[in-house]
Amino acid sequence: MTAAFIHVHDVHKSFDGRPVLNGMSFSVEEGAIVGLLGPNGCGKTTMIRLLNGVIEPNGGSMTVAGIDPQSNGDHVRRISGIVTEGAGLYHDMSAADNLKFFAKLYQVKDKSRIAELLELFGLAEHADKPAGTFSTGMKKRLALAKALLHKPKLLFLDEPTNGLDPEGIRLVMQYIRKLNDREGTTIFLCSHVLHQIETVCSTYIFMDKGRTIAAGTRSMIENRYMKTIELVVETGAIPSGDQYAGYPVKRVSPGKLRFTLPAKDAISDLLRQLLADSWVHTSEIVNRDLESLYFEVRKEHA
Ligand SMILES: Nc1ncnc2c1ncn2[C@@H]1O[C@H](COP(=O)(O)OP(=O)(O)OP(=O)(O)O)[C@@H](O)[C@H]1O
Repeated sequence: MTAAFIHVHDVHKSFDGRPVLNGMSFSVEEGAIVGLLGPNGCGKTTMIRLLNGVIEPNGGSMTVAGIDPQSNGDHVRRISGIVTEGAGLYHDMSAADNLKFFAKLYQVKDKSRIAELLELFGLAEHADKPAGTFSTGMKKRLALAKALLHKPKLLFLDEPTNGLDPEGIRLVMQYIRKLNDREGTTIFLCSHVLHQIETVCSTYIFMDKGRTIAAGTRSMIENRYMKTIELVVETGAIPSGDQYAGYPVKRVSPGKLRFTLPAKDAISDLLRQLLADSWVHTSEIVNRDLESLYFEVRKEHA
C-alpha cells in the first residue's frame, strides 16, 4: 500500500474570527489525480493555500511529502507548482521573461525548459509579448508553464480551465493526464466543471462547510452513495403500469423506458425479460456521472 503523500488531519482555519475550515481531514496517495469538490465558498482555495504553506491553520496538522507546510512552506513550494485564479504573473514582462524570472527563483538549471514549455502550451510565437496583453486563456497557459518550470512532484490547480476555450480545455486536460502518466506527478485540483474533471480524476474529496463529507476512489464513493441504478433502455416493450418485471419504470420518449433498479445485478434479469417480450436496441446507466454522484453525496449530508 502506498503511503499518504498529502495528509490533512482536523485542520481548522478562520478569517477574522469567522470559521472557514472546521476540522478538515483527508489523505491523498502519491501519483493520484484528486478532485476537491464543493460549493462556492466552502473552503477549497483556502485548503490549497494551507497545503502550499502561504497561510497558516488555526489548528490541526498537515504534511505534504512528509513536510509540514506551516513550518517549512519554502520546501513544499520547491516540490510543488500552483495555478490559481490570479496566476501570479508580471503583466509588464514578456511571457519568456516571466518564465526566466521564475526559472531563476526555482533554480531551474535546464536551459531548454522555457522554450519547451512555451512550445508545449502554444505560446512560442507570443514569447516576446507582455503577459498583460494576453487573453485569459493565454494567461492561464502561461501560468501552467510557470508552475511546471521546476518539474514539480505535486501540482495544485485551482479551476484550471476557467476562461479557456474548448481547444484550451482539451489541451490542459490532456496535459494533466500526460503529466500524471509519464512523470507520476500528483495532481490536486478544484473545479466546478464536473464533466471535465471526471475524465482525469482517480479520487475525490467532497467537502461542505469546511469539512470533508466523503472521500475515496470513484467506485468507493459510488458504492457508498448510489442507492439505485437508473437504466434507460431503447425497447419495443410497453409496460402496462408504473412497474415492469417488478421494477419501477417511466416512459422517457417513444421507444425509451427508464427503470429504477436496486443494483447492477438486476440489469441482466431486466434485459432478459424485456428481450422475451420485445426487442432491445440499447441500454445505458444514466446516473453514474460525477454530477449525479455529487448531488447524491450532498443530499445525504444536507
Ligand atoms: N484572506 C481572506 N480573508 C477573509 N476571508 C477569506 C479570505 N480567504 C477566503 N476567505 C473566505 O473564506 C471562505 C472560503 O473561501 P474559499 O476561496 O476557500 O472558497 P472556495 O471553496 O474556494 O470557493 P469558490 O468555489 O467560490 O472558489 C469564503 O467565505 C471567503 O470569503
